[in-house]
Amino acid sequence: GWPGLINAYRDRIEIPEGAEVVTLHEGGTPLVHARRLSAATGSDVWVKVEGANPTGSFKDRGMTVAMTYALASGLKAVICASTGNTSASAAAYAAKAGLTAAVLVPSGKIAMGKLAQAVMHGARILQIDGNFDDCLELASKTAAEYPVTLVNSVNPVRLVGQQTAAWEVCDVLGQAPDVHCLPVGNAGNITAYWKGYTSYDKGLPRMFGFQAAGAAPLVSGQPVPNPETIATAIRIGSPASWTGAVNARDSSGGLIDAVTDEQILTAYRLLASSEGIFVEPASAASIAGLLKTAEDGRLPKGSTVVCTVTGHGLKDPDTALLGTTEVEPVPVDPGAVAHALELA
Ligand SMILES: Cc1ncc(COP(=O)(O)O)c(/C=C/C(=O)C(=O)O)c1O
Repeated sequence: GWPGLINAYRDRIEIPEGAEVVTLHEGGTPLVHARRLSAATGSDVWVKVEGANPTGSFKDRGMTVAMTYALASGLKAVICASTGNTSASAAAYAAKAGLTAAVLVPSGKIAMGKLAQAVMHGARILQIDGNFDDCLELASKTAAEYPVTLVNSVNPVRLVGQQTAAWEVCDVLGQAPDVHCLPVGNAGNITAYWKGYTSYDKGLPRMFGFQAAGAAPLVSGQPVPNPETIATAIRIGSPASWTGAVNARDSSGGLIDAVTDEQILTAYRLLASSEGIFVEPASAASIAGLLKTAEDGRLPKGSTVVCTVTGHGLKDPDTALLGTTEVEPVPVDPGAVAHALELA
């Protein structure tokens, strides 16, 4: 079966001499053709489903490498700041490695599924009285002063792992797509994809990154002090990989634009109901951006497009159930069922 990323790309991913590989067999995720999105946009649209990773997000790609290095370093603990998915992944991979994970999350702004993961994997969870950016600064300072390894994407080995998604896209399509859409928060992933495409010899896409309108420092050109969006995973005002994102955008002749929460929720629902792919809201920014740029002509007709959707919808059940109402139970009677389903 699929051996996980380090073993699948042994000749391309460097790990410490003799290091034990820490893996949950991440990677090798589906690249699903999206028939309805293709018709709606006049392009050939493929969806890279990163929710299929072991902890339900793309973070596992970087965490297998970061945790392999952490274990080899001899330190017994790792630390990260997170809007939720990095902490879920760090908790799982630390458990696998037998290390202790400390995770700093912004108070009150973490999706339930992600918190459940960190709890169950036994992480030490600190809710910080601040936002993600405060958490990241705190984690970085703590790792600088105490014997714990920082496993946020400011740690370059995270991006070494994350670049593998671009290689998988090229391996399946046979070449790079014309355009690659993805959500952008702390901007590690857009940086890693560009690193992946430029280190492979299968061509280069234009990188189309999308931020939530209330958390779009890379669009306004300056940090956002109080970022706000329903897409809590990308509720980030000061991206750690700012220069990497700008380089990916400019070197690829791509763009980084903003999509509103309304556009994100519309895309979130459309993807699930018309393509069968359930993602968390931040991931749908990629699809919202696809629709926006197809509509305004920035996405050329007939393009081959890959949209990365970064986290499984089960991460955030509360948002999925927004607006649904309690309904009366139906009697145990086929006629009642037929009536309720408007079959009769
Ligand atoms: C579902 C989902 N989609 C997109 C992003 C943005 O990726 P980057 O632009 O590389 O940050 C995140 C990021 C999450 C964290 O930053 C964290 O978990 O701390 C995410 O969880």
